[in-house]
Amino acid sequence: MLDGAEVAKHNSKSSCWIVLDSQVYDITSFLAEHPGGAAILLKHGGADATTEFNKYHSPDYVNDLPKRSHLGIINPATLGQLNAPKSAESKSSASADLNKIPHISLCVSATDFEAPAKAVLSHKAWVYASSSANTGLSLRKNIDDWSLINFRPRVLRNVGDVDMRMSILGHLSELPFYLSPMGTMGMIHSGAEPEMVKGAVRKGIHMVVSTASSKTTEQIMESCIEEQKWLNNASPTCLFFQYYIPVNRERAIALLKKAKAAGYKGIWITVDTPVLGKRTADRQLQAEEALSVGLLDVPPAREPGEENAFAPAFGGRAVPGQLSPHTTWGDLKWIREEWGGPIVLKGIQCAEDAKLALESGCQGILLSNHGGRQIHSAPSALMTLLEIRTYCPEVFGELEIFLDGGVRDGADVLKALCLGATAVGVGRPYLYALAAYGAQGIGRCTDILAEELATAMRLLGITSLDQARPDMVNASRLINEMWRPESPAVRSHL
Ligand code: HEM
Ligand SMILES: Cc1cc2nc3c(=O)[nH]c(=O)nc-3n(C[C@H](O)[C@H](O)[C@H](O)COP(=O)(O)O)c2cc1C
Repeated sequence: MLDGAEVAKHNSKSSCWIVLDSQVYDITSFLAEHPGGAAILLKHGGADATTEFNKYHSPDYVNDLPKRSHLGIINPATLGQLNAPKSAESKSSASADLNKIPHISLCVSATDFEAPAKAVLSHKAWVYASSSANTGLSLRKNIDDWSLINFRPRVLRNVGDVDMRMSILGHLSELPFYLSPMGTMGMIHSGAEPEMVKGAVRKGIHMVVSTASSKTTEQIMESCIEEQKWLNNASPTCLFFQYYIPVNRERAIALLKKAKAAGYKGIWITVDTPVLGKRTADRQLQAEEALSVGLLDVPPAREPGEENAFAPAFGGRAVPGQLSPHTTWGDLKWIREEWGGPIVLKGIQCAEDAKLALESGCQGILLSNHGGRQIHSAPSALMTLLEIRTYCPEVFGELEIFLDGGVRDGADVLKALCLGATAVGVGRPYLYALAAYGAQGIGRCTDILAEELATAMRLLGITSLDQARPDMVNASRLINEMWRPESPAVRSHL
């Protein structure tokens, strides 16, 4: 057993100890290895880092420290002798000044959650959530392209009752949209992913859970089962697992087995991240943090394309054991064999890859550019959808086609469905709603999108989603901008 006073002495680059869940660790040699940077660890030198750690990581991350790092247990009577974390950001939704945020009833559009979220989130969390790649072009395109499609409404139809239910990979959902996977919800709300799940279950919509979650795969599923029980199993919600393929094959297989054993209904393999996009705002913040603890000699980020140069959720530092840039279509074979259930490829961005996904035996594709966080000047998901309609329409009917990116209105969901999508993913609006209002925010955001969808259906002249058809929208402006093969010869290869 170690005394707090002894632990407190080790608070520098030359000797850095921290306390996590009453256990003391010597992390001196890990400082340079930590993908989140040395700065945050040094800020917690000689201190209890548990609260901060839980915001970012699931408890099993501790197992990645070398065994010899574990020094013993902290003497509980001496906890008061530990250092206070250096300028750790205390602002979180749990401690937020609730007077700063408007009453939830004042949020009437999905975009209304953004300002309250900014008010309650720490600067670091805000940057993490709102940032995008390079100069932000991909993110802007995601938002703007929805406005290039108009409806062609029909009138004088009986639209008294509308049915918005939709099946996703054979699982009924009350609505044709779901919660997109987003990592590290612990820094967004103290309830983290389980709080998000609670909101989803109450509304009967599905959720895709990120590999980079701050709770374990099992804890998140457990929270779903608990909430279901509380509602007498009346909610159709189920959880899917977003899969970042770890570089190490044993780890990769173990993760699939874990998700399967926990009861996830399908995997959504993220394929648009062979390396992390350039998250400009995160980079800026990392540099500021390093300077604030005197780390002027931070090593440069690894070169893109280098093995392990990938951080799933954050701003571009090397993460040992995460996705390899060497992953190929061939890897789908062993994944299919190990998983044995439905597979969706997340991050398809052109017609050729949609066709390959079909030929590779997948059940679905998600047209996505990662919320504008990966490649600079990406096509919006809508643009990719139009490309598929034009160049490989055979994919419709064979694969379930999902879209995400920039969906901020229930009517936009309907545009995608008219053009053949099965369902649509929503990311940041849910993140912001969670930050400011927890599970209640998730519920409110869902209600807002659902009401807008129902209204749009009625005004378009339909009462169920299977009546949504391509001729109900005018996509000519976007089609004008669509990629065209340079010659018919190229086209014949598509
Ligand atoms: C105990 C062993 C630890 C391990 C093995 C570890 C591992 C990692 C890994 C793999 C990442 C990359 C992103 C991800 O996979 O989520 C990361 C990022 C991060 N970690 Fe840790 N970590 C540890 C301890 C801590 C502690 C104690 C804190 C806070 C006090 C912390 C704060 C962070 C932050 C803030 C990031 C994101 C960094 C950024 O992009 O700015 N970690 N860590
Ligand atoms: C803060 C944040 C974290 C994300 N984390 C992940 C992740 O862990 N895995 C993943 O496949 N996609 C991740 N994404 C991408 C989302 O799943 C989704 O593609 C995107 O957010 C949709 O765009 P929208 O935010 O405009 O709705 C993340 C997006 C954000 C904003």
